[in-house]
Amino acid sequence: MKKMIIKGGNRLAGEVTIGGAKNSTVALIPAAILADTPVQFDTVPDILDVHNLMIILESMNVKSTFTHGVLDIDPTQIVEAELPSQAIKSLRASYYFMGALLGRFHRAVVTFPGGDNIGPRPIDQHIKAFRALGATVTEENGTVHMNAPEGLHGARIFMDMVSVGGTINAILAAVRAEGVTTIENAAREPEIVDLATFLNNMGAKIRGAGTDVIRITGVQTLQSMNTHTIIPDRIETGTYLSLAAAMGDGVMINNVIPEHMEAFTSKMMDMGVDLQIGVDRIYVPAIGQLQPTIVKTMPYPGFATDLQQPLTPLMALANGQSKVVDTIYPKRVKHIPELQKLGMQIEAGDGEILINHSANFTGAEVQASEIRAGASLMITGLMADGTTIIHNADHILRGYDRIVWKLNRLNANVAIEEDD
Ligand SMILES: CC(=O)N[C@H]1[C@@H](OP(=O)(O)OP(=O)(O)OC[C@H]2O[C@@H](n3ccc(=O)[nH]c3=O)[C@H](O)[C@@H]2O)O[C@H](CO)[C@@H](O)[C@@H]1O
Ligand SMILES: C=C(OP(=O)(O)O)C(=O)O
Repeated sequence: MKKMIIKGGNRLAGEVTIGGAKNSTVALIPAAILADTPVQFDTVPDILDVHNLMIILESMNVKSTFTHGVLDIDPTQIVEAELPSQAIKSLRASYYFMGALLGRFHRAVVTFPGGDNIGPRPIDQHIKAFRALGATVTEENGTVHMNAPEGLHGARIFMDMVSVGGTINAILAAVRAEGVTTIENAAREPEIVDLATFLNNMGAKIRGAGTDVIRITGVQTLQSMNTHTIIPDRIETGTYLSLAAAMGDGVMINNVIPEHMEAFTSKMMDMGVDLQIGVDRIYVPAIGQLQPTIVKTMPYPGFATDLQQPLTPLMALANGQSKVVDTIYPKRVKHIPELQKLGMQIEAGDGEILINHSANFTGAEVQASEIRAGASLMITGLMADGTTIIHNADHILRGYDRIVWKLNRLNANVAIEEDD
């Protein structure tokens, strides 16, 4: 495990460029094994999840190389193999190999995924989709066995709740299945549209991605003709928007799709941050007095659960009490005791998080229990006097592209070291 060391208090200024979306990338890489040709992705974030997915690909004899943000994957010599359980458990999205392997080989054996420690994360909707498409699915000692000896066939799948992972896994399994699949009550996240764009450019027939009804007509082959450029990361963008407002004297955030940020940027503007939103970048000026606000997390286009913690340090600067209600992950509260150690007036109430005005933060030793808890600690550490040490910083590195380099270019003083 690694630790992040932050010498806080520096005012931030300059420019930062957002990388490709983690939650697109971690679906696109498993999707690549559905192709009958090599594939290439551009603006790939340099994050631990990508390196662990490359280890999983390697175990199936799928060669990949990653240089300067370009990831080449050659799935043409793929073989069925036991997947490395350590890499599978290191990230949530390894569950996409269930749908992708089912789509490719009509069978798969995958251990339960890891990912962030944010409360229960069942995958019953994924399994419901695989069964609807004709697979038998059994679970034994944390390993899922899937089998469709006659191949997969199109089906109508109604998702009981809006699930990003369930929707993506259903697409991956259905894209080469025989016949037409309809996914109803589908998730509408931009990362799902990105995946559909990649697959459609290879010959898939996916219609309606970005709405709550997705129709897929199965095709026999997928062949890549061009490089797929991954959409910018909405959550990385929100994290930099928050830290730029909290500690910045003028920060330009480049490579942004502002339409993906509306729930977040409108909340910041309500608080009193005078964001200047361009076509593909957002300027964050130095702030004045901030108003408190209320955040309720929702599926897209609502306020993302992954952004409630990154906004918390900014809420603590507001002139009054702010409130967070996380309807997606009500138990996503592990950041609270750690932020208290840094001096934040924050507490868990009845199904809600209350954040009161906090005048001063002081550096301390804290633990990042998950990626976005880590992001809120990182921002607060940048605001604090003295040194903050964030243990378990690997959680942050799972999803923040070249974070030390990007922060230090903004005049922060941040380092990553091996932890004892
Ligand atoms: C790799 C990736 O893209 N991760 C994102 C994805 O996670 P993930 O895809 O795991 O999250 P889901 O959208 O599936 O989860 C949404 C809600 O549905 C519940 N649920 C989900 C599936 C299921 O079969 N049964 C069930 O009950 C979950 O417990 C949760 O309460 O979306 C989350 C919600 O926006 C984000 O926080 C994660 O960053
Ligand atoms: C919860 C998250 O990620 P994952 O689903 O990969 O654990 C996140 O990115 O905030």
